[in-house]
Amino acid sequence: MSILTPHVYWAQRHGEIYLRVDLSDATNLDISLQENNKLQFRAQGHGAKGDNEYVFSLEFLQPVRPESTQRQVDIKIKKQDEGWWDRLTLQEKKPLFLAPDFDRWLDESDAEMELQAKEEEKINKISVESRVRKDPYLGLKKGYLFMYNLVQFLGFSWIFVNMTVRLFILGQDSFYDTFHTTADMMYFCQMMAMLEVINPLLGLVKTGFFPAMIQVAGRNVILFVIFGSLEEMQNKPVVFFVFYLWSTIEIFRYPFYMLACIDTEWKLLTWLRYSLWIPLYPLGVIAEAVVVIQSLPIFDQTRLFSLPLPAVLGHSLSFSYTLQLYLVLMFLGLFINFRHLYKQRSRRYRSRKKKVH
Ligand SMILES: CCCCCCCCCCCCC[C@@H](O)CC(=O)SCCNC(=O)CCNC(=O)[C@H](O)C(C)(C)COP(=O)(O)OP(=O)(O)OC[C@H]1O[C@@H](n2cnc3c(N)ncnc32)[C@H](O)[C@@H]1OP(=O)(O)O
Repeated sequence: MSILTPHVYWAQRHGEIYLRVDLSDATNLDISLQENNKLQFRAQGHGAKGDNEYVFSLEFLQPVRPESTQRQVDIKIKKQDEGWWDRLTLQEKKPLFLAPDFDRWLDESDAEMELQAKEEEKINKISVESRVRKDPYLGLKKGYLFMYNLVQFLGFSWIFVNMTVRLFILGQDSFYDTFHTTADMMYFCQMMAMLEVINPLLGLVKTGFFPAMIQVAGRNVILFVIFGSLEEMQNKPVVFFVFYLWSTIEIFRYPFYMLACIDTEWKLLTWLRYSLWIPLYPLGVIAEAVVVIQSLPIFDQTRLFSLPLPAVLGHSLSFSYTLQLYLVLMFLGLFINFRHLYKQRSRRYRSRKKKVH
């Protein structure tokens, strides 16, 4: 048996060298990495010249680590320092038996991209793992939010469809009994909506507490304090406009949240959720302001919720004064929430643009 040199194919990454020795049925493998960065290979096997003993040695261009691994005749050598080598060996002239391993070959930039992809995968894995580890109730929370949004969506859809159908059938006459046909459902949805103030406090959603509180408190004043307590207000056409504006946004907002709970997004729905408020919010505040203004003389006449005063100051202080102060607060609330919604919209579209590039 004569001693021959096998064909050796090589490729590199920033951290490793891959050597593939073209030998089958290799036995008596003796591979050693010496102090001087020299790899000695000796084995018996079937190569280009049939069954023989094959030997080669390579002195690497730069230092490699001693813990380099070898699996059969696929050898993986760890580079001591990460980096790209111009060639494999210290000697400039390539040994005749050595050739690039094109199955594994990557040029420097491709290898860098592979490295980055691996890093990103590692980071993603860690963040997913830590999220799962950090929040064992994530599924429960999402389930609760999904159900909450579904119930609200169904409630507001019922109101919206009911009002639309009645508008088509009865025309303007439908304005006058909106309250009697939809108030029960609106009460239910608005009572449920109190959870929207509690959810951010419990850390279930990223909503700011203050914008949610303004939203819920504002609607509560209109629905429970004015419509709920003054029968005279219940058959006014303004009820129609207030309920229609409220439900128009909600039939898009709640399904948007439902999809968010299952990590899904429909672009059109997202756009509607983050755009419809631009005309609807000011219109809603104007309609609510009309409600407040129309209720002032009724509160003055009925003295409902009026504040008893000592005899020297008069009989009592009408609730209409509180509502006049509330009118001012409403426009402050409009300003705060308009700004909040504008920020939410910009954040949503800014972060989506970043993801695309
Ligand atoms: C200083 C004065 C105090 C006195 C108070 C009294 C004054 C009151 C005056 C107020 C006037 C109110 C007028 C109003 O009633 C008129 C109308 O409503 S007209 C109709 C149009 N209206 C609207 O468009 C408003 C609709 N409402 C809202 O948008 C919200 O209620 C609001 C709190 C204003 C904003 O919502 P939010 O802050 O939650 O923004 P996002 O939707 O972007 O959500 C942020 C992230 O949280 C996730 N999230 C939120 N809720 C849920 C949920 N239920 N389920 C699942 N996930 C949820 C959402 O997905 C976002 O996550 P990410 O950032 O990851 O996308």
